[in-house]
Amino acid sequence: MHSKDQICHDDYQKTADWLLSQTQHRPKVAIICGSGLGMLADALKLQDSFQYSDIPGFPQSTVQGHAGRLVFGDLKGKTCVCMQGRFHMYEGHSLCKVTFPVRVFKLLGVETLIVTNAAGGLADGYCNGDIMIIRDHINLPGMAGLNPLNGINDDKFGPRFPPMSGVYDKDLRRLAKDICKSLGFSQFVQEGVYCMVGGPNFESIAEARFLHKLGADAVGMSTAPEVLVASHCGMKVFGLSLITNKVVKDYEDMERVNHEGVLGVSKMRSETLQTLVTELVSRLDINNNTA
Ligand SMILES: O=P(O)(O)O[C@@H]1C[C@H](O)[C@@H](CO)O1
Ligand code: HPA
Repeated sequence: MHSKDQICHDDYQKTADWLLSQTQHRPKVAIICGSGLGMLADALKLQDSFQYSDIPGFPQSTVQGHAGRLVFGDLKGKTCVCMQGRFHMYEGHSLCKVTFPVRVFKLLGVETLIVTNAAGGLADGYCNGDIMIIRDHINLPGMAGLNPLNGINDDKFGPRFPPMSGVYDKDLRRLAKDICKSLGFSQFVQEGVYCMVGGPNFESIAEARFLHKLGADAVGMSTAPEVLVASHCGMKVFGLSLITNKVVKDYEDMERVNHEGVLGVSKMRSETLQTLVTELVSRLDINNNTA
């Protein structure tokens, strides 16, 4: 380690080498599962799975609905690695720890990152259970200086000043929309802007109104740092938000959001999300590597 917070190339490499020594799978696709969406990983065939606590250098998951397991396997002929549980800033992890797995994936040979999350709906037309294809994000902690790329830049991963325009791959978004149409999902699929906040509290009404005015369609507590680091090291990115609750923007509205409700809606739609991701992965233009 360089300092308390900075992680050096060797640290990522050690974890990647350990994983490569434990599994024959050589994934080109990584999937990060959001709150209550971990069953996506159950669709993988020929699984090799590892508890985060057994993986050298890996952080630990502390949130209900995040199992803390890294699963390698085959999804419709494409080798994938899937995080059943991610790390959030509000758990007390530094952003380098939050994004640690993404750089490990890069060293494993991953080329495409698929992120999913549970999010609150801000856009007026959004309903609970809608799936939002992420077009772009607003990284509020990042804009305020909380950025996983802070510190000495590791040029082996990417440039000091990476662009953030066009990060959510246009072709993958188009493909996802085509798939949704053919599966009959279009009536509950949206495309919009995800805004990351630090959490762990949900938004006040004034904050919700502010985020809505900023142009955010959905709000959550993850994803942007992972996407930032993936894009920095040259990965293609695709993201989905499951709208698990309406974010209250009206002082007369007595509705209160809670994590149990978020997990309930995630559970209700997790199979649909799994179908969409599986179909998308099966249509990715990649060839598998072998060990
Ligand atoms: O990991 P994600 O972003 O899906 O988790 C969301 C945000 C909070 O961690 C939690 C709130 O219920 O769900
Ligand atoms: N706000 C922030 N994060 C969330 C929400 C929300 O309403 N729902 C699920 N994650």
